This record gives sequence, C-alpha cells and structure tokens, in this order.
Amino acid sequence: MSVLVTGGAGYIGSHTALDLASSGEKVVVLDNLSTGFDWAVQEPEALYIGDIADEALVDRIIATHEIEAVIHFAGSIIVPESVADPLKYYLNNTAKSRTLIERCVAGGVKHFIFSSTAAVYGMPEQSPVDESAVLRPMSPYGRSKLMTEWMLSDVAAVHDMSYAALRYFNVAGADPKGRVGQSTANATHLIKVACQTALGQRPHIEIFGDDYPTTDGTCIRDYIHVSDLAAAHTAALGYLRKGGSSLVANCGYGHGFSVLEVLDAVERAAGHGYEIRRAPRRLGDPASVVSNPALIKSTLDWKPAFDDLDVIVAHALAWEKRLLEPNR
Ligand SMILES: NC(=O)c1ccc[n+]([C@@H]2O[C@H](COP(=O)([O-])OP(=O)(O)OC[C@H]3O[C@@H](n4cnc5c(N)ncnc54)[C@H](O)[C@@H]3O)[C@@H](O)[C@H]2O)c1
Ligand SMILES: O=c1ccn([C@@H]2O[C@H](COP(=O)(O)OP(=O)(O)O[C@H]3O[C@H](CO)[C@@H](O)[C@H](O)[C@H]3O)[C@@H](O)[C@H]2O)c(=O)[nH]1
Repeated sequence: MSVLVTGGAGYIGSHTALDLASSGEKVVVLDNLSTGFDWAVQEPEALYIGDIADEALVDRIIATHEIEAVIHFAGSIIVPESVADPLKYYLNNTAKSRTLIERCVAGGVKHFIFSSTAAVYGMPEQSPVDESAVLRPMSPYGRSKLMTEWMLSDVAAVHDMSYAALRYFNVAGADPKGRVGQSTANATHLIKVACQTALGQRPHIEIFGDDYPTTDGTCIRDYIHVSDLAAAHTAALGYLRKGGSSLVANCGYGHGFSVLEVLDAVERAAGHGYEIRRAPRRLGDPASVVSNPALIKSTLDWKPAFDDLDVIVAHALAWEKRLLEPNR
C-alpha cells in the first residue's frame, strides 16, 4: 500500500515526501507542476504529472498503487492573489479538493491529511490561538481552505475515512541536507525575500507596516521549520493508522517573532546588512498570529527538532545560495 502526496513537487510536499520515504513509506506524487518542480520529487515510487481534479487519473492512481492515505498539499497559496482572483482559489482549493475527496471515498482511501492554514482564524482575538477560536478568515484563500475542512468533517462523519486538517502557521527554512527548499520564483514570504535581498538578488526589502499594536510596531508571526512540519504529517499518518479519531490541529511552535526580529536574524546569518525600507501596511495582514500547539503536541508523536529562528533562517539562506549555483 502506498501514500499519495498531491502537490509533492511543491515546497512543503517535497519535504514531506522525503520524510515519508525515510520512514519507509511508498510515496506516489501527483502534481501538475503549476508551481512545483519535477526535480524536487526525489524518491518516489511514482510521479504523475496531472491535475487533482482529473477523475480518471486519480481513480487509476488509487487502484494501481492501492492508495491507503492521501496527503493533500496541492493548491494555490498566495493570499493577495486570492483577493484579486477569488474564483481561482475557490476552483483550485475548494472545488478540486471536493473532486479529489470524492474519488478518495469511491476508491476506499482510509485516511486523508489536508494542508490547512492559520488564515482560517483571520485576525485572532486571542494570541496564542487554539483550535476552538472563532473562525473568521479574512481572504478568499482562508475561506477556500476552511470550506475544505468542513467538507472533510462532513464526509468523515458518514464514510469510512478519517482525516487530519493541519493548520500551518508560517512555514520557512529548508531541508537541512540541502536536497529541497522553497524554490518558487517571485515568492512573497518574508524569510525567503529577506534571504534573497541579503544575497543581492533584490535591491531592498520592504517592511509592510510599522504601526501595528505590537512591541516594535511590526507584525508578529509563528515561523515553523518546514522539516518539522513535514514530520508532523508523518506523525499524523501514524496516528490515523492506529485508529486515532479525526483531528484539526495547529502546526506552529507557539512563539512569535516580529518582522524586525526576522530581518535581524537574516542579517546575523548573512554576516552583513542589506537595505530595508519602510512601506505602508499590506492589505489583509493581521497584526499578530501565534499558535497554541498544545493539541498537536499531546495528540501526535511529534517533537520539533528545529524550533530556533536562527536555524530556520540559516537553512533558508543556505537553500537560496544553492539555487544560485550553476546547473540548478
Ligand atoms: N507555505 C506556507 O507558508 C503555507 C502556510 C499554510 C498553508 N499552506 C498550504 O500548504 C500547501 C503547500 O504549500 P506550498 O508552500 O508547498 O506551495 P507550493 O506552491 O510550493 O506547492 C503546491 C504544489 O501543488 C501543485 N498544484 C497546485 N494546484 C494543483 C492541481 N490542481 N493539481 C495538481 N497539482 C497542483 C503545484 O504545482 C505545487 O507543486 C498548500 O495547500 C498551501 O495552501 C502553505
Ligand atoms: O517583503 C515582505 C514580506 C512580508 N512582510 C511581512 O511579514 C509578515 C509575514 O508575511 P508572509 O511571509 O507573506 O506570510 P503571511 O502573510 O503571514 O502568510 C503566510 O502564512 C499563513 C499562515 O499564517 C499562510 O496561510 C500563508 O499561505 C502564508 O503566505 C507579514 O506581516 C508581512 O506583512 C514584509 O514586511 N515584507
């Protein structure tokens, strides 16, 4: 029996596929390479280049590889883009997830693990935020993901399929062995943009807003190392396999860093400064988003190994340097 990883050629999916393979899992990847890279799929039993909503293809994969569990990363991920083009997000994240879930039910898939997001909370009323908080997503992206959580809950109530919806906080860093990393061109994530600026690939970085009600006026986020997040998926699979009941859980460390603290960490890692500019607030940014990770820590066999901003930044910077190497 195998595990199907959708979006396994992308940033988080490729790290998870490697983690699963190192745990002895047979990994099948389905990805349309819209933002992913075939070279990032390194130890698959099979790689299918196609769409998660291609019903015939998904049926064939489930039958051919006797798929026991699906880990569903495939999706569109840029919050401002979702505001500008909501229907793209409701199609790729919600409607296509519905088709995938339907084929999984039809094919007898036992477990489903879904990439959800802290964006389902919107502007959390309490920080750290736990899973019982009010869900008030501020963007079509967050709503497109929340609807998929709801679908899974309704489906698992009546079909023989258990699920875990993992709400990621801010994912950053790269594989410590340097095999994969965040490789998207024109990425917008803070740590990646800061590393690229420190390496001279961008002339400067802008701080989007320094008048937030936080300690230094810049936004606070809970940055989780992508390899720890990958391990959380392997742990969630083990938990569901052992008969654990369906789970919705935050994936973060439980402490936040401001934009200025992150930029300082990148300066420390690079060993030199770079140009930082102050800019107006970015539309839709909550001031502070920090997880309460108590549930995932008490439910899964998961112990973070890289809960250190300097380590996250060092790995992110090392990956950016690798991307600059010739033959990449
Ligand atoms: N990166 C973050 O900080 C973050 C935070 C919260 C949640 N997430 C979620 O995690 C998941 C993975 O994000 P990522 O950062 O690795 O993004 P990514 O863009 O690197 O990976 C997404 C992958 O899915 C593939 N894909 C997209 N639509 C597809 C489709 N219809 N059919 C087949 N393949 C398709 C892409 O080619 C890509 O390889 C996403 O669902 C995202 O919403 C990411
Ligand atoms: O050049 C930049 C980039 C970002 N920021 C700020 O840095 C913080 C983090 O921004 P970013 O790295 O873009 O992440 P978020 O907007 O917090 O969203 C990420 O984290 C969410 C979960 O918390 C996920 O749902 C999203 O997919 C993912 O993009 C925010 O305050 C931004 O305003 C800057 O000041 N300058």
